[in-house]
Amino acid sequence: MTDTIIFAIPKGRILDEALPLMQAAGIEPAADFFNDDSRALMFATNDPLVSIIRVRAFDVATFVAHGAAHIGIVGSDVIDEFDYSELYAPVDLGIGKCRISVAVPEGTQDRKSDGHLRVATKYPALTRRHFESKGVQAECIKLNGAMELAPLLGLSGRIVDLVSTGRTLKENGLVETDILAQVSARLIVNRAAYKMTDGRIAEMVERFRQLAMKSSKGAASHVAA
Ligand SMILES: Nc1ncnc2c1ncn2[C@@H]1O[C@H](COP(=O)(O)OP(=O)(O)OP(=O)(O)O)[C@@H](O)[C@H]1O
Ligand SMILES: O=P(O)(O)OC[C@H]1O[C@H](OP(=O)(O)OP(=O)(O)O)[C@H](O)[C@@H]1O
Repeated sequence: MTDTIIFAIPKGRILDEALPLMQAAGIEPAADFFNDDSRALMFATNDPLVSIIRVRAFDVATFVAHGAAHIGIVGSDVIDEFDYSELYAPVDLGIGKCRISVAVPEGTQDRKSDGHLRVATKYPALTRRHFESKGVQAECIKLNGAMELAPLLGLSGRIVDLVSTGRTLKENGLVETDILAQVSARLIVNRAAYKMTDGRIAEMVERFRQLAMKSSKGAASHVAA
């Protein structure tokens, strides 16, 4: 039986929305988690049997898929890109909402392709799958950020990237031509760990499920009002 549950959370923009959810689920990081001067990467919590690791978004999925962490929070964009069979994503947390889209320079959206495209992206697997489903071969150039620069500087004709408000595309002269998927953050669990922790992970998942249900009902009543 696994004693300490390792909970992986991403460093980036999901963190601010994830922390209140974790606190509502009864997981409070120790004070050094909030100390910007600290170089620690693993943190205790109010529960002596739960520790937190703070890693890059893509690495949350890798740690959990390999069982090095047992549970985590990550965007569905990352889950879809890796497609790890060991990952179980039982709860849509309703945070980190955006979409993953194709974008091209303004004015080129009607240009026909000759069946071969060059695409700059952080998501090569998702991108290849998307274009293959349309019978188009996509040559992917992997970037880790600032994808919007690629068409501007002639690195690629198009990009596949996350879009939320659309401001980044607009300010870099790009327009969205296709949506690959809607994205939100999910609770992810390692399938083997789920069974090995004496029901403690299942219980944790249930707490997050209840919170997600409550907040989606809240959002629905807000819209209805
Ligand atoms: N504009 C956005 N609006 C809402 N959610 C977003 C947006 N951009 C990214 N996300 C979500 O947040 C996750 C982490 O994105 P973020 O931009 O913080 O990471 P990053 O800085 O690109 O990651 P890293 O530096 O670890 O490579 C994404 O995987 C996605 O699920
Ligand atoms: O539609 P918007 O609201 O403008 O959001 C989209 C931007 O947000 C993300 O980048 P992020 O700010 O995380 O920086 P990154 O390029 O370093 O990933 C994404 O990669 C886009 O660039």
